[in-house]
Amino acid sequence: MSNLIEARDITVRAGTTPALRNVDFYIAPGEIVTVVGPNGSGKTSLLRAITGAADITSGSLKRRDGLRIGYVPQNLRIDPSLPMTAARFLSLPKRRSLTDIRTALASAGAEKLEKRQIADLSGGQFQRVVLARALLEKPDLLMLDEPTTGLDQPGSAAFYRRIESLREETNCAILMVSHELHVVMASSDRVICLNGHVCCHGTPDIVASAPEYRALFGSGTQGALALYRHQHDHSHPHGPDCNHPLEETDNA
Ligand SMILES: Nc1ncnc2c1ncn2[C@@H]1O[C@H](COP(=O)(O)OP(=O)(O)OP(=O)(O)O)[C@@H](O)[C@H]1O
Repeated sequence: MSNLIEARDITVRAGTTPALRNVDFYIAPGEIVTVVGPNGSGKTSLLRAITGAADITSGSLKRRDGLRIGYVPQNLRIDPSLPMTAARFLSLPKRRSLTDIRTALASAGAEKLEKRQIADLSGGQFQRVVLARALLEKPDLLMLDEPTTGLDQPGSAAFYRRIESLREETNCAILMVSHELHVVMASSDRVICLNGHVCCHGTPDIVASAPEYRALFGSGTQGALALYRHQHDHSHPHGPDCNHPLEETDNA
């Protein structure tokens, strides 16, 4: 199989109820795919289904043989009373060589943080260390769940630039959840909008210019707010339904 991940008609369970239904999804080597959608729409559940942490109750999800995944989870928190350097954090739970640790920290732009205490790092510095931890796996697929939450605008922009250069350097595919639509539109190859199912998908150009998308999410950065506010119930009295893919594509 040439794709890294191929999901066909999957239902994903979170707790006792389905968080996602009838999802077709793929990710090809080296592409940047962003998942958008309102709170509770199943974005994290999709990422967890891919790592195997969430139950898939119907349909099929295939991973390419030997696929290596690096995962930057949402809101990872470390007990601040725990003394731990960045290097030590990278060596848990699996012991790593200092060479590997340094290479990963350098790739994440965190080379100067090796000996710093985790509890003393700023939000942006900590995110780079968490990114370095994900890079230790030398991933074919790097997944990031709202990685810039809590970062200011320049910090967030710098983080996404780093992600783009990582893709260029290593050609790993990137799957990320983001609410920052201006970033999504600028740097993604494809965008997938979830709302308990695949609400719409396509290249950023197609999605951004689609009347369905504009009617739902607005245009420009205001769309990010609209995403949060959008209550999807499959009837859109003020706009078209977004229950259909925006492009007739090859979901293979
Ligand atoms: N452990 C759980 N037990 C029960 N329900 C859960 C659990 N985890 C998630 N859910 C529910 O599954 C649905 C999807 O959650 P998920 O975290 O995937 O959404 P999300 O799009 O990532 O949300 P957010 O933008 O708020 O991070 C939500 O309704 C959520 O309440």
